Amino acid sequence: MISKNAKVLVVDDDNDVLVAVKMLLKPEVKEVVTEKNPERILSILSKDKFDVILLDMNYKSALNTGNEGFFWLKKILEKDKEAVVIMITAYGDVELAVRSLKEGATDFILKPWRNDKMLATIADAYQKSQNKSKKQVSVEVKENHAPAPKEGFSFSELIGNSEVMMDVRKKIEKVAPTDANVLILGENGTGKELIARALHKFSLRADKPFVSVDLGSLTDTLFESELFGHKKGAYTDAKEDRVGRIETASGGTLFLDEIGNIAMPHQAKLLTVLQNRQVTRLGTNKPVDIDIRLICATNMPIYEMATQNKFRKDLIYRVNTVEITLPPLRQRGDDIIVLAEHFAGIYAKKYNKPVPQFEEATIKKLKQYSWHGNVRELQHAVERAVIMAERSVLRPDDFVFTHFEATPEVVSAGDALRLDEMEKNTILRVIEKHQGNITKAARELGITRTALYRRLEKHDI
Ligand SMILES: Nc1ncnc2c1ncn2[C@@H]1O[C@H](COP(=O)(O)OP(=O)(O)OP(=O)(O)O)[C@@H](O)[C@H]1O
Repeated sequence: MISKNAKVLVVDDDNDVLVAVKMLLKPEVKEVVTEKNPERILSILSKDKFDVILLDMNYKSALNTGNEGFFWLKKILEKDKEAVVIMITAYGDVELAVRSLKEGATDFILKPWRNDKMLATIADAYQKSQNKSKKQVSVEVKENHAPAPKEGFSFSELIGNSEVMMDVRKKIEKVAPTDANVLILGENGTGKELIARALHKFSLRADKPFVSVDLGSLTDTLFESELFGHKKGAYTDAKEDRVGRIETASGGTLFLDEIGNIAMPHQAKLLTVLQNRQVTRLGTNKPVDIDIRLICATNMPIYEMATQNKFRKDLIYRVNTVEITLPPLRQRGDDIIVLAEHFAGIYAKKYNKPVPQFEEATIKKLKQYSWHGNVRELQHAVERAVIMAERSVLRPDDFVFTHFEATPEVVSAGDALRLDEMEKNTILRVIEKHQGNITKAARELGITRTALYRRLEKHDI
């Protein structure tokens, strides 16, 4: 249900689209105004107010820059920064649509659309417009406009109920069916590859190949032949023709892991391939067209690297249409326990043992530990505990950590001094990294801002 009070403006130069949307929306809303000519948007908006604006991305008649929708979105938001705009876009223009979300559009709809999905998206957008106007005018208007239920998203391998994981799931649901390039950021073992696979699994390319390349493990000499392929004899070790990984991924998804680790000259070559959407095998001069959805991941601070000219900015812009950041496990609260129980179930089955319980003290220990190896480290720790445990209740001693374990009860006075110093140095380093931004530093350290301020005071920083 949208709302019988809703007023919707639809702008598209395709008459068929206007007619179809009008027929669909008329019984659902108060008023639908359609407009073929985007040049008229601003004059329409100066006479009338709309709860939701549906805006096409491309207009045949206008200057063909490929992103007129983007231009008009800006104009609309300049006029009314609270305007709720849904972009209508063809499948191939998805990257632009996703970028428009960054620029302030509320949502987008892909052409051809499913009517139920279109109605649900408009209902959501209408709800947003009401929340925005409620914020502006403090008059309480009670209305029955519950958002329409959306299709459920289930990805049972992706465990975690923390707010961030919920957000990640929502993002996957939204972005997966598009062809938008995705950049996944996060420390080692936070689940970047798992997310990349989820994006592929829920994309329109799901039955095509998912090709994963660990760029960090490629030597300089292997980089090009592995990615671009080669012709027999192209260089000494090229004993036969080889299809590169990019070509193998054509039609499907290419996952480039550890993109932060590639050398500058290779960055330039990769950028050329991505820009031209063509790849040329070494030893040939015949470019081959490629059709890939690109997902990249890194644990490196590539934005910082770009400011130091260690990573190409233009390559970042090419790969980061949508960004998903996975926070470290230590910042995901109870997810640690949910994941530990999940892995305990898996390994109990694998090793033919009863599914173990976790003692309270064990839960406390797991939650306190820093998990620098993130989910991967937790997974291995639980596997080891399940194998080694003598009973079906896991006790703190069943978990032996390889990393430095900050358990205040067991440190001696000398250790405590060292700990203090390490804490101070870590805080200074992280604050410096974030150029004094306390919110960002606190987030990275896995503590609240207040807790960080307390520590600043304690260390006289
Ligand atoms: N949310 C999660 N739910 C269940 N399993 C997870 C989750 N996140 C990560 N894992 C598991 O943890 C392990 C590490 O995940 P993954 O390889 O995706 O991490 P990564 O960030 O790509 O690591 P790296 O940076 O080292 O390449 C995998 O076995 C993965 O299945």
